[in-house]
Amino acid sequence: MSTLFELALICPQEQVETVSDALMELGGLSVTVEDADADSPDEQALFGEPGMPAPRAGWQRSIVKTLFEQEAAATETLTTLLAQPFAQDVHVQGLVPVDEQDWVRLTQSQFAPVPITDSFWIVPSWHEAPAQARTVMRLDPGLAFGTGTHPTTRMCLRWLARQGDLAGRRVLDYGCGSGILAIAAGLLGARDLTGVDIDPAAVTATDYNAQTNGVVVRVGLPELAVGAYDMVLANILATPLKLLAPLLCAHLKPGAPLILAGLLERQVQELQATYAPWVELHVADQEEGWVLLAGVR
Ligand SMILES: C[S@@+](CC[C@H](N)C(=O)[O-])C[C@H]1O[C@@H](n2cnc3c(N)ncnc32)[C@H](O)[C@@H]1O
Repeated sequence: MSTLFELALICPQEQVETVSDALMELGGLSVTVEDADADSPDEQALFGEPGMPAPRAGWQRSIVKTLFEQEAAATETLTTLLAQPFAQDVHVQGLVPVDEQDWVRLTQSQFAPVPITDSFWIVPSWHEAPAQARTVMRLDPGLAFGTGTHPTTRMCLRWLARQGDLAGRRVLDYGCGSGILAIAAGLLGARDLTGVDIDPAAVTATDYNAQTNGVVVRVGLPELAVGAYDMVLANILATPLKLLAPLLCAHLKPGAPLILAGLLERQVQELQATYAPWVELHVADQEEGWVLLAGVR
């Protein structure tokens, strides 16, 4: 088992991004940022919309932790970093050896199986599937959004699970991220699946995740979506969803459901009004301030 070295620095919010970038450029293997005031009266929450970065790069005072292969590399990096003008208010918290395996285990332990229903679970590859799971999606955290832990994704998955057998359905997942919604539709019986995204990393991730789950998804950039579908799911954000309204509705067969997620309670009326010429959207689910809208063409 090899040993890594973890350098922990206390850093003010304004410098977190610059310091993190510098640490990676100077040879760090990975950088994580934690709240230096976590579990204290000074703790502050950071919230970002799905698929978007948090509004700030760090907390009021952050602990920036960087892993190095060698202790000498860590001390050399530290000396160079502290000599930079932007690092004036950066303080060293510690430099400690960590077992590589412990570190991997710690990271993995943060991603446990996620229940969508009693029998439908999202399970990371390093976990056994729970005994009650009848439908299991194998999915590891990666570069693209969608591991089943965000309320918007969970609500879409629950909605899919409520539809029963999707055999014979042609499904479009618009803004597919990790491909989680298209793959779920496939595991629930649909056989003609298309996933599209503007982010090439999402296209790669969807392709990989679909293969891992033995599901065939046609995946690519948005122009890959052609014709009419029996079901269209789009978990994006309110603003792109408004712009996409005519396009998404044009992909619906008569009588086909449209499922929209990624919007907050206060955005519901605006979205309903935008889609009104094509689809009467109703609130199908809500979780932690996020709303799922559904309607039939
Ligand atoms: C919140 S993630 C949803 C991922 C996944 N479908 C889920 O439910 O977890 C939104 C995805 O939409 C993609 N996206 C954003 N704007 C888009 C657009 N105009 N057209 C297609 N995809 C878009 C983003 O790149 C991102 O992967």
